[in-house]
Amino acid sequence: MARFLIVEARFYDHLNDMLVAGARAALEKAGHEVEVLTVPGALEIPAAISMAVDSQQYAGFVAIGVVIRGETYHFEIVAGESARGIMALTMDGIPIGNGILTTENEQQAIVRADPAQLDKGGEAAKAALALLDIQAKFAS
Ligand SMILES: Nc1c(NC[C@H](O)[C@H](O)[C@H](O)CO)[nH]c(=O)[nH]c1=O
Ligand SMILES: CC(=O)[C@@H](O)COP(=O)(O)O
Repeated sequence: MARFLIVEARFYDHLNDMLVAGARAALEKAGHEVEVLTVPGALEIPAAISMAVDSQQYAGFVAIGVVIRGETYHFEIVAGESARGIMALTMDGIPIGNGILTTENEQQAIVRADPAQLDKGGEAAKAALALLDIQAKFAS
């Protein structure tokens, strides 16, 4: 059993509740412990994961959030830079699954957040589990 940290950017409560539930279910089904840390927005997720890595308490991480396009260029910044920060951390060998939805509207987000539909939170957790397995394979 390992300990995973779900780092959620809680911008839309009803969507995050579904994403976190899906991620938690996948991790607990695999026999792992789960802790949840909430940050203001997706741009804070990479830094929070980086800080948590330094604590050496967690085997892997799942990033959870929802970025829905508005009127300005800010969508591109939040969506792109949160993904870039997470990718930089994974390239350092940190098992992270990216469950940050980047959608044009709320309906697209609902379909992807719902564990009974596309379950992107669960899919992100499974990606983190896969990276943990790969890490173990090459460490042995
Ligand atoms: N518009 C969304 C944001 N924006 C906030 C940023 O993520 C960040 O917290 C702020 O710029 C302060 O650094 N965050 C989301 O997660 N989702 C959005 O739709
Ligand atoms: C993704 C966003 O930043 C968005 O929620 C903000 O909306 P706007 O671009 O209209 O300020």
